[in-house]
This record gives sequence, structure tokens and C-alpha cells, in this order.
Amino acid sequence: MSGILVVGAGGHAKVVIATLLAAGETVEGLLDDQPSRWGSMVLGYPVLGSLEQLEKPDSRAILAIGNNRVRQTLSERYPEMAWVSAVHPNSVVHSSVRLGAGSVIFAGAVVQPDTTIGNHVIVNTAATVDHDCVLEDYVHIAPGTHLAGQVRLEQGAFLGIGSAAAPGVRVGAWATVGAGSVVIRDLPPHCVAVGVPARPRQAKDQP
Ligand SMILES: CC(=O)SCCNC(=O)CCNC(=O)[C@H](O)C(C)(C)COP(=O)(O)OP(=O)(O)OC[C@H]1O[C@@H](n2cnc3c(N)ncnc32)[C@H](O)[C@@H]1OP(=O)(O)O
Repeated sequence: MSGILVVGAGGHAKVVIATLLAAGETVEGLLDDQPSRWGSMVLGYPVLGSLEQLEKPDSRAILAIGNNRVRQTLSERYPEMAWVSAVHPNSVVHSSVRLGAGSVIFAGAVVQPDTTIGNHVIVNTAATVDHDCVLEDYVHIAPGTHLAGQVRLEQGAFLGIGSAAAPGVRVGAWATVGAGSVVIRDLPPHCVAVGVPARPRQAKDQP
């Protein structure tokens, strides 16, 4: 079977490649729609060209782009793709956890029992997700984020570095929680919420 195509050649792709290699996978190269990146190397792997190469039959690929909207757009553009997930061997993921296609769990992360993780979700470095949480498709929890039990993050929610969510809270779809903020009450969709406790600052979608 051919190696994995890594989509996106930015900083997030470096950590995705490191995670794939640590998990024993083979990387073929990277794809990026920015021509200036073609022919360059990322961690010793070549940027092979544009995303058109995803149309080759039997390709296996992973979306290595931190922006939640971009991952949604690309996954919808290639509905037949066999998206690969990546789980770092130095993470702890309980056997009862359901993990969707194309999702990544980076080094040092812990995901506790009966949590459900959707498609193209990022559980970033050293984040923790406690029991019975639900992370819907395209969610990203940044490094060092901590979710208590039974937290629900709706589609596309982004939680910034070092943020936290108290037991049972719900963060609305495409909401942004600022770095270091603590969610203690439900947040509405499409808000930007910051502070301790996190309060919606304005109605604004993610970039
Ligand atoms: C491996 C990786 O790198 S993964 C990526 C991790 N990235 C992150 O964690 C980024 C998180 N981003 C943030 O926290 C950002 O500050 C955001 C998204 C919440 C807001 O960004 P912007 O809309 O550009 O806000 P801006 O910088 O203009 O600040 C607006 C106000 O909110 C305040 N504010 C912004 N972020 C925060 C925060 N995290 N906590 C408290 N207050 C904040 C600012 O101090 C400012 O207040 P003022 O108007 O009284 O001066």
C-alpha cells in the first residue's frame, strides 16, 4: 500500500508527520495548493504539488491544516477519500473511545472512557479529554486544553491553548474559546468567548 499524503505544508503538518511516523506509518509526501511550497521539503518529505493528486485512485491522505473551516471544506470536496487517523503512541486513548476518520491525537494527550471523537478532529499536544465527552466533526482543542467529563463541543468549535471546560458544558458550533479561558457555562454557536469565566465577547465566526 502506498504511503500517506499529508495535505497542507505548514507547521501543523510537521506535528502530523511526526505523529504518523511515531505510529509506524509511511509518509509519501505533502500536498499544498500554494505553488511557492512545491518542491520544498518538510521534515525531509517533499511537497509534491497541488491537491489534485488526491484524485488518484487508492490514495490515502490526512488533512494537516489547523483551520477548522478549511478541513471541513476539503473533506467535503473529496467525499470518497480514505482519510487516515493518527494517534501518537505516547498518548493514552481508552479502548472504548470512538475515533472518526481523519482525526489526530498528538503526543501527551489523554482521552478517557466512552468519549466520542468525530471526523477531522484535532486533539493537540498534551490536551486531556475526560469521560463521556463528545467532540463533533472539525473540532480543534489546542495544546494543554483540559475538558472535564461530559463536555460537548459542537461541530467546528475551537478551544485555544491552555483553556478548560467544566463538567457537562456545551460549546456551540464554530465557537472560539480564547487561550487560557475557562468555560463554566454553555456557550452559543459562532461566538468568541474569553476570560475566566469565559464570556462571549462578540458574535464572530472563525476566520
Ligand atoms: C500548536 C498551536 O499553535 S495550536 C493554535 C493555538 N492558538 C491559540 O490558542 C490562539 C487562541 N486565540 C486567542 O486567544 C485570541 O486572542 C482570540 C481568538 C480569542 C481573539 O483574537 P482577536 O479577535 O484577534 O482578539 P484581539 O487580540 O483583538 O483582542 C480583543 C480583546 O480581547 C482580549 N482577549 C483576547 N484574547 C483573550 C484571551 N485569550 N483571554 C482574555 N482576553 C482576551 C484582548 O485583551 C482584547 O481586549 P481589549 O479590547 O480590552 O484590549
